[in-house]
Amino acid sequence: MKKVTVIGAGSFGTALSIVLARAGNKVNLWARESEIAYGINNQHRNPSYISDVTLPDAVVCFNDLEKCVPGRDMIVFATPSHAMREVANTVKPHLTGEEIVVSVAKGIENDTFMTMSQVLSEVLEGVIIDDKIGVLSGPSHAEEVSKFRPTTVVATSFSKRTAGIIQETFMTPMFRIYLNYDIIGVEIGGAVKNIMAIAAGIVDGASLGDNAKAALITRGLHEIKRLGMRLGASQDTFSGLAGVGDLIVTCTSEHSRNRYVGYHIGQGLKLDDIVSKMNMVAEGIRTTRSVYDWSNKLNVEMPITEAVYKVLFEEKDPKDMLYDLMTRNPKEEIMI
Ligand SMILES: NC(=O)C1=CN([C@@H]2O[C@H](COP(=O)(O)OP(=O)(O)OC[C@H]3O[C@@H](n4cnc5c(N)ncnc54)[C@H](OP(=O)(O)O)[C@@H]3O)[C@@H](O)[C@H]2O)C=CC1
Ligand SMILES: O=C(CO)COP(=O)(O)O
Repeated sequence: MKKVTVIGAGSFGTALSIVLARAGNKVNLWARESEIAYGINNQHRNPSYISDVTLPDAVVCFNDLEKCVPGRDMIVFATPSHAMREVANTVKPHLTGEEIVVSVAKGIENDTFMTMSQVLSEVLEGVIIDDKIGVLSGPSHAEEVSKFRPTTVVATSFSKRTAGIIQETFMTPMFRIYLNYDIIGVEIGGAVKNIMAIAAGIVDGASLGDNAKAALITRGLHEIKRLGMRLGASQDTFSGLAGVGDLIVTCTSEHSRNRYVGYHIGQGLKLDDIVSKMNMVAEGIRTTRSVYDWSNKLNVEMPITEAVYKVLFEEKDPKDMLYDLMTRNPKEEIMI
């Protein structure tokens, strides 16, 4: 049994706190809103996220970091990637250096192009060594995880020991964890699939058909792999849960927020109008900006990312997106 604090009582932080409690750990959950802490502690429900789920007594929610971070074995960051730097900075003064720190966020920081473990490593330097940082990622929609639907993910870290401790701490019969030591590959897979899910949503929303969707997923995987391998990732990771596994679930699931954004764009709605009606984060929007800029800088060809970027940020008509992709120069299928 470990003492674990989950930072961020959104959909995934709430779902993971249920898993961690089910796995026998003592769980603190930090919410930035006091009403969420009140709802969880008094009604065993998160009033704002996955509110149809009952939380176990073993999850105690706080909105004061001082009360829930010191003296823990593991800190799990479940806030969105654009908030990771700010949140890690506020958590840092409460850490001793003994904790294992885990990111479950799927995104790439704008401007720095850092993955979340890299942001944690930079912000927590001097307190947490890199070997104590890890990542949990894979096909795992909060709505299903919280209801004990069978889910499999990977744990990764700079250190095999840390990855093993993460595996041990989260594992339950309905939440199975594999080890994978390719941290960059796991993080690129988790972040970039969100761009492909927006594209898949556009395909569905604009009724472009199942052939187009299959092509999109397949070529999307190729694109994720191309960026990942350029950054030193292992090709095999992209055939695994953090690669094709998460890509499939996010491009096809009714629960995916990124697919939802794409779907409504495909239906002709404007990005700002879609986002203003959502209470949850669709990481792929910001990640499209990061990856588009980054791929240009690295000279990595990412045509789907470029197409999504133009639809999201340059008001390109989504119906033209697939046409543009289809009419690119003829080429060989396998070119990394
Ligand atoms: N939902 C899912 O199925 C999965 C999500 N993930 C990843 O987990 C991460 C979190 O996603 P998810 O829980 O779904 O997101 P939600 O939108 O459901 O919740 C976001 C949470 O982060 C908090 N938050 C937002 N901005 C800040 C900030 N600046 N400072 C502090 N807290 C902040 C929100 O607080 P408040 O309520 O006060 O706004 C809320 O608790 C994302 O990177 C996502 O990609 C990974 C796997 C599955
Ligand atoms: O990463 C996820 C599932 O594995 C969640 O995807 P969405 O953010 O698109 O809902």
